[in-house]
Amino acid sequence: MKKVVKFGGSSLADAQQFKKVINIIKSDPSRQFIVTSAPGKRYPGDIKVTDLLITYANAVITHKPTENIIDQIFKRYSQIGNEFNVDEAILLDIKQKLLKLQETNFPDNKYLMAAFKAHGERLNAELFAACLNKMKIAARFVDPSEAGILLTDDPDSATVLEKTYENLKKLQFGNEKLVFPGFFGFTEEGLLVTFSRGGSDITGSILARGLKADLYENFTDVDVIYAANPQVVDRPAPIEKLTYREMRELSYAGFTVFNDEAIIPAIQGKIPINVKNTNHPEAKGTLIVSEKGFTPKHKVTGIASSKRFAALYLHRYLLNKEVGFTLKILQILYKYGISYEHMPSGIDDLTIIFDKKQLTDELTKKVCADIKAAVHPDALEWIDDYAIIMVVGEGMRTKVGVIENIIEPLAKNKIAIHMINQGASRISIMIGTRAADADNAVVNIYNNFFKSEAHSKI
Ligand SMILES: Nc1ncnc2c1ncn2[C@@H]1O[C@H](COP(=O)(O)OP(=O)(O)O)[C@@H](O)[C@H]1O
Ligand SMILES: N[C@@H](CC(=O)OP(=O)(O)O)C(=O)O
Repeated sequence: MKKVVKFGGSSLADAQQFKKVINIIKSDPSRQFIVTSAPGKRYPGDIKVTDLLITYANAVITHKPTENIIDQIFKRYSQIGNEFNVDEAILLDIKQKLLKLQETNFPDNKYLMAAFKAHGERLNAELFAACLNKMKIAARFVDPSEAGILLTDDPDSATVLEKTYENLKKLQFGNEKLVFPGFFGFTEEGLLVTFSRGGSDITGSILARGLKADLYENFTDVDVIYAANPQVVDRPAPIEKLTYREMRELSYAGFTVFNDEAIIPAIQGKIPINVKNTNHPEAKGTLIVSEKGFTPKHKVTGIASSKRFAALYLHRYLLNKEVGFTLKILQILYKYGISYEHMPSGIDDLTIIFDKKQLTDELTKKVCADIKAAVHPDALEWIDDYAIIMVVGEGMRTKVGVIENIIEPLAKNKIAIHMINQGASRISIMIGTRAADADNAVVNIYNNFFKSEAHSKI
């Protein structure tokens, strides 16, 4: 049995969490390949080290003082290191690396930002390997360059190149634990780039495929994946098993517990994923697999929502007759390097939904002005507070009436629906609402499907 185990920021936030993680590793010898995130929040309101590093990078870019922020970051590591009595040289090295960052030249600020952010995981992986050694567990840090993790040249949203899997086959190791930093890799030209935020999950999945693991264990701070975000719905039902397809749709639409892109290498390598709790490792967690092996009890498996979207609504009579209308719009998006998420359309109407991450106010204005000039719409509206709700379940394939169960509670609660997309994926229904209505919509849809269920604890 060979396992890749990833520990998220909440699992490695301080020395106490490090100890729990070490016990988890000690309790199962097949947990040989370890992926670490940067130290996360220790308590609500705390700041993740990745965010501290972003502050540090911005201070360097804007020529502001950096001493305080470096101290704040270093303290996060030194507090852990001191608790484990790691050699002074290890902590000195961490301090040196943090200081050196501001003196390093980068091709531009995007690569600078990537390198700063990546230090969160790099330094944590080095420190974690040192702590394992201190506990007499043979372990070593493995840099993504040694593992051959090759990524596309997108400094803050890279994707993996196939060559990575060939490289991973050649990785040399013995019986020692290998500690890989999550979240980053290198381009073929040797530039450091990161995945999008939450991307350490992706590193774990890539390693699980490349190293042909039997299981990818993803340790976080919840016992299971729930049928709705527990920050939105009170004590939602636990999910014992999810299919890859369900998880991909749910994490895309707001189940941040597992990164949506991280599913893909696991699917390709047919690696089951087990999401588990570092604070309660004896709980079975949630298993993500290709087939559930049983008929789902519910019509839906989960309901997710995300407020990270914006939408452009266009109206023009006889849109359906006009050749090249969408082409002109897509050319404008291409010119500005913007991708769109969804494009539902009617006979005279078109809505284009965007992920706001890639937009600025200035860019939005330019895009709207160019589209107005190119296609002369009768109406153009920019909706900046757009949310997508995704109701997902393999059980939908065989059951009728799901759409009624979604629309009815929304209508009853006077929640306006801006868009419905059913059919593109046979296991999900996508609803567009205003961001302010999203949480309320999830609670009402959830209650309609699950309210009669007893909330068993796994
Ligand atoms: N459906 C869901 N089930 C469980 N947790 C969820 C769900 N949707 C969102 N979450 C949130 O995801 C969090 C865990 O993800 P994250 O903070 O990225 O953890 P980590 O620090 O391990 O990377 C949980 O604490 C929970 O608030
Ligand atoms: N530390 C990075 C990458 C990551 O995956 O973190 P976490 O495992 O804490 O979600 C981030 O905050 O985005």
